[in-house]
Amino acid sequence: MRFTKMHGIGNDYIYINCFEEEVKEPAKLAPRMSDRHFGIGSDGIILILPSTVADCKMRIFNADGSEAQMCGNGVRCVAKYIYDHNITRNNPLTVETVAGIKSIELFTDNGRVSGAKVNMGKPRLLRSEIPMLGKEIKETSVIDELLTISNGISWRITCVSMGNPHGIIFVDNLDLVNISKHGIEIEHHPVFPERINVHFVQVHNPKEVTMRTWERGSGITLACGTGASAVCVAGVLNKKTERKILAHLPGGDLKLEWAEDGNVYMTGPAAEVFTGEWH
Ligand SMILES: N[C@H](CCC[C@H](N)C(=O)O)C(=O)O
Repeated sequence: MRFTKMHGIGNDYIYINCFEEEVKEPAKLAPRMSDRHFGIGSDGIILILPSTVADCKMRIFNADGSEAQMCGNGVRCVAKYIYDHNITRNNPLTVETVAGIKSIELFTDNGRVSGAKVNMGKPRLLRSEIPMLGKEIKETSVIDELLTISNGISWRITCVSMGNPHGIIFVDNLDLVNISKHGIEIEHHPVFPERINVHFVQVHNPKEVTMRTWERGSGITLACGTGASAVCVAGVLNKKTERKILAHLPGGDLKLEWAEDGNVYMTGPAAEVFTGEWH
């Protein structure tokens, strides 16, 4: 089976063109392909499929085989793939995802896509939409709430769904956070019935942040597009940042805007690295 290796600022996935290939059990295939020693190595796999309502359909499976609703860095690469490989020449184009149809504006360089601006849709803020358990009298959002881990450590967390769940924690100094230790504890906290992606954020000024991510189902990644979108929303909700920010992630930068129309727009690069044959 042929595959294409792509990344969005270092958040790397294996892309399979299911206009030409058939993948029977992606949840089992993802961990095998994603293994960085016994497989190809990636943060997961992404299937590119025909769609009756958009230019294509995307399904994303994390490195542990769990399927996610959406992938920001991934959808920029899907857009690049279907444009560069002539599945469509629309610009903007649309990608059907579990989190809804996304509209994507392409930036090209000598006729090939170098980056994209994605309408990530509207954030969901209600506790039940994250989803997050917890007693509450009425449906409320989760802003700057105390989350206590079983070992007694507690964090102030803001939760935002971009179709997939995100927990955002603002810290004064990212260098002091042990993300491997705390990320997994928060990901698997019983209050999150579908687990959660975890982002630690240092705010430099109202227009600029640095973030580090522990992803649900993949662990530490170099970037998270849905996560950066959620960070943009959380910054506004906590009155720490403006609606338009620059986010520095370990793998590179993303521009985010929670626009007045209620949608979050994410702008960033997309790269194709190599193609191969999986036996
Ligand atoms: N681990 C995520 C899916 C990948 C999202 C991320 N890689 C992005 O760029 O948005 C989840 O389980 O919700």
